[in-house]
Amino acid sequence: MGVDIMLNKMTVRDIDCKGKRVFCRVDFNVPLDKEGRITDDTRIVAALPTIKHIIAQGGRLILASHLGRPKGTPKPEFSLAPAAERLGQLLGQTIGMAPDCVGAEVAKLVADLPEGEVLMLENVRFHKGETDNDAAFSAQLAALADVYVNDAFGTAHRAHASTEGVARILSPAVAGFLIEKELRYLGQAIAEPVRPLVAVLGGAKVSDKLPAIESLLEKVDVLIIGGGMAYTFLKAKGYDLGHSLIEEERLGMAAELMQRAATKGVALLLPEDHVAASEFKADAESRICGNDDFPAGWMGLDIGPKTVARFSEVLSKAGTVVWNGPMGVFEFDAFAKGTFAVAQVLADSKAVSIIGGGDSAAAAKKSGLADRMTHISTGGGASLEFLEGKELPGIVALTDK
Ligand SMILES: Nc1ncnc2c1ncn2[C@@H]1O[C@H](COP(=O)(O)OP(=O)(O)O)[C@@H](O)[C@H]1O
Ligand SMILES: O=C(OP(=O)(O)O)[C@H](O)COP(=O)(O)O
Repeated sequence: MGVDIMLNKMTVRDIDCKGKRVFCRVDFNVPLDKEGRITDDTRIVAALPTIKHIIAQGGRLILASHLGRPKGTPKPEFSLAPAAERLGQLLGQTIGMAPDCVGAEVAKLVADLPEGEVLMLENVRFHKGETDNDAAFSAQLAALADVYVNDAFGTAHRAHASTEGVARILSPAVAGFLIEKELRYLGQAIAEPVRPLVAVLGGAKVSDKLPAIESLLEKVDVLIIGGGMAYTFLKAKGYDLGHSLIEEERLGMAAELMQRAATKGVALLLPEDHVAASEFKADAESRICGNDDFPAGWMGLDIGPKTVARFSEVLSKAGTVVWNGPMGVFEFDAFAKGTFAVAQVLADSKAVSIIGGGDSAAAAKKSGLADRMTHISTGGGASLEFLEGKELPGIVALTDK
């Protein structure tokens, strides 16, 4: 899928929202701390242009999102109430918070929703039908509204009920401004990238993002793997990395990918050293170690100084860098150095820098260098799949012009 697809899709500019019930899927999957406070509101801020546009037109705005992976049952820690509250602060108006996303009580709240007002539905993933893209659940969501707007770029790679199913029922189904902007930036960056093109992968969604590597190897000159993603590769090379994040069932795939990179002549860089910790805690005992002397039972929570130096050297020579997934558990200050070091090299270089992912965006912001990047995408998996050339179901399902 290329950026051209957007030329054929209707956008929020093409519809009149006045008096209409507008179902707008956003990605408010924001990071929260243990007390349930939002630690980074980038994704909420990014949806504001579309939200403000619908409100200004006098639309009756129904916002839907997921948060985390509650696996089909209501869990209070995954409530969207904090996101609704933050949105209210940003807009300077009260946002209604529904107790659920479907059902009679929600239908009543929608029926009573005045023009220019906003109702936030509760987490769509509190229902299994969401991730199953269940037809009956999609129909229940669709029954709430007249038109559909998708501005959830971060979730556009998921064919779920609120991203794909509803778009197949409500007409028109249009794209919001964020989706439009993301595709424009990402499309430009990869159409004819300034080379060398370097991809940096990290983070924790290993099995989700590992398959992307196969097609990335067709496009990039260098692939750097750090963060939680690296340990499955290092284990596949035979190293013992204690209790680090390792996806045992993906070891074969990791080995194959390393083989493929070698055959294609793509340099694949893995960490040479680590900041290992005795446990997964902000103030855990920690130690720098190599791949060969990893302390038994410990876990790697950041890349070490030698790795930072090696990655920095390669990155400083890049023409374009696509970065997805932090280099360590940057939420803990003791394990944030690797991630911040990579952000610093990108900030200091002339390379086109594209950062993707909710946590990666949060890390870039925390580093204080976010405004020195070319583009920070609100989607990690979504931007990767787009860069791979895959179709994003949440966009494909929208109405053609
Ligand atoms: N070595 C590691 N071990 C465990 N978790 C890690 C490690 N490195 C990074 N992470 C975690 O990865 C998470 C982000 O992963 P992911 O969701 O894939 O990124 P993004 O949201 O940017 O797409 C962060 O919460 C971070 O703490
Ligand atoms: O945070 C997200 O993706 P990302 O971590 O790849 O950026 C999106 O909200 C999608 O969430 P999901 O990967 O649980 O479907």
